[in-house]
This record gives sequence, structure tokens and C-alpha cells, in this order.
Amino acid sequence: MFTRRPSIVQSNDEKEDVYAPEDSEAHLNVVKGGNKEKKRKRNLKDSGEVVEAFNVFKNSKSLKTEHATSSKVDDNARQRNQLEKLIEQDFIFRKKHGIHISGHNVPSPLRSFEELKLRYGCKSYLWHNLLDLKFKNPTPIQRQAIPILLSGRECFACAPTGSGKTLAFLLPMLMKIKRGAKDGVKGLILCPTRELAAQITRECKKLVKGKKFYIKLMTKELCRNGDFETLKCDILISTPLRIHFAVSKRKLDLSR
Ligand SMILES: Nc1ncnc2c1ncn2[C@@H]1O[C@H](COP(=O)(O)OP(=O)(O)OP(=O)(O)O)[C@@H](O)[C@H]1O
Repeated sequence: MFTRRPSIVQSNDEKEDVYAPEDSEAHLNVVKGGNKEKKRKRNLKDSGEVVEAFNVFKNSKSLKTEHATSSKVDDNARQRNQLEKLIEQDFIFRKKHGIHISGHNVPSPLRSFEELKLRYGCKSYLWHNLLDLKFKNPTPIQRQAIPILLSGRECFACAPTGSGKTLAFLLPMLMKIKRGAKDGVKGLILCPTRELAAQITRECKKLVKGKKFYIKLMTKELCRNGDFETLKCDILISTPLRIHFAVSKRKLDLSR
């Protein structure tokens, strides 16, 4: 009986001749030819060359690589789709809240204060203080400025009076600063007027209620006689001239 030679796997009409009857001349030729062919392949194998007939088989390794490549391509396409969807949603959301932005890859605006916890791991005391202040939703300036500042980027923001700008920069500052560490002033807020400095100090103290966060307003007294070496101060709020005075008199070191 004849068995199929490996080369028959190829869809080649010529190879079907192998099924000739056993007693025919053709059969003998085929047998002879088959032996020669076998010998040729053995020689090829010995010489290290690849036997042509076996190239049609795919080994499991190449199949795996192919599968991995195609799934990677799928993943990339899915990620690109998701990103495009997110960019579109952010665009619609900003338009709804009258937020105008410029710059590359601006982080998504906050949909709610809950996102502070979910996206940025906001500390629970800050979260509870926000709830105590009865702030239900972020204002437009807060929605966009907070994620930008939390992502470590610089932000130049502009919004009308009373729109919540103070919280927009205080919250990221409080979330990032490690309170209580004894290495000098960690946050500095410069205000154009003393009244504004006092107002920001009040807002800041409301937010850190119940925590040992040292918030200091640079008063005339503190500026002239304060000993900043021993003073516990996490965030210092001041007008530019008072800061300049304290630094020039070497009372305050802002180099750390
Ligand atoms: N998300 C919020 N929801 C409700 N009230 C808020 C919110 N954020 C801030 N406020 C309150 O709105 C008031 C005005 O906020 P804020 O003083 O921060 O505004 P501002 O834009 O800094 O104003 P100004 O330009 O006068 O400095 C404050 O009493 C503040 O507590």
C-alpha cells in the first residue's frame, strides 16, 4: 500500500500521480522516484538545509507570535478608540461649563468632587471638610484647574470674582504637601493685597479643620520679628513686599 509522502500536502496536481496502481510501470517509476526523493531529502536534512515540503507547516511558536501581534494591534486600536471617545466627551463637557483651555494633553475636567477620591486619592479629612462646607459640585474653574495642578503641570487660570478660584489652587496644594515635616515652608501663596491674603488664610484653615496643618498669614509683626527657623509653617500666605523683606533680612529661607 502507498502512503502519502509529505510533499503531497502541497496542492500540486503533479503529486497526485502517486496514487497509480501497484503493478503498473508508472508504479515502479514512482517507487524508484520516491526512493530517490527520500534520499535527496535525507541528504538535504544532513546538510542542514530546510526540506521544502515542510515549510508549509506552521510551528506552534510562530502561531503564538502571530496571535500575540494581532492581539496587540487590537489592543492599540481599542485604546485609540477609547482615547478619542474621552477627548470628545471632555470637549462637550468643557463647552457645557464654559471652560476654555489651551495646551497639549490637558487632563480631563472633574465631573464631581467624588473623582478627587477615586482619581487622585484625596485624603478623607479634606473630603469630609468639603462636605461640611456644603460644596456639592466643583465650579468650572475648579473642575479644570484642580486636575491640571494635581498632574504636576503649571496652570494660568482666569475666572470671575467669586467663582471659587481659591479652592481651585488650595485643594491641590493641600493634597500634595506633606504636613508637619520639619523642613521649612512647603507652600507659598503670594497675594496682591493684604485683604486677599487674609481671605485665603481663612479659606485654607476651613479646609484643614481638624488636622495639624500649619497655615500662617505673614503679618507685619511676623515679618519683622518672626523666627522662621523655629516657626512651624506648612503654608505661608503673604503679599510680595513682606516676603521680600523677610528674605532680604535673612529671616526666611525659601531655598529648601
Ligand atoms: N464648589 C463650590 N461650591 C460652593 N461654594 C463654593 C465652591 N467653591 C468655593 N465656594 C465658595 O464661594 C465663595 C467665593 O469663592 P472664592 O473666594 O474662592 O472665589 P474667588 O474666585 O477666589 O474670588 P476672588 O476673585 O474675589 O478672589 C467662597 O465663600 C467659597 O467658600
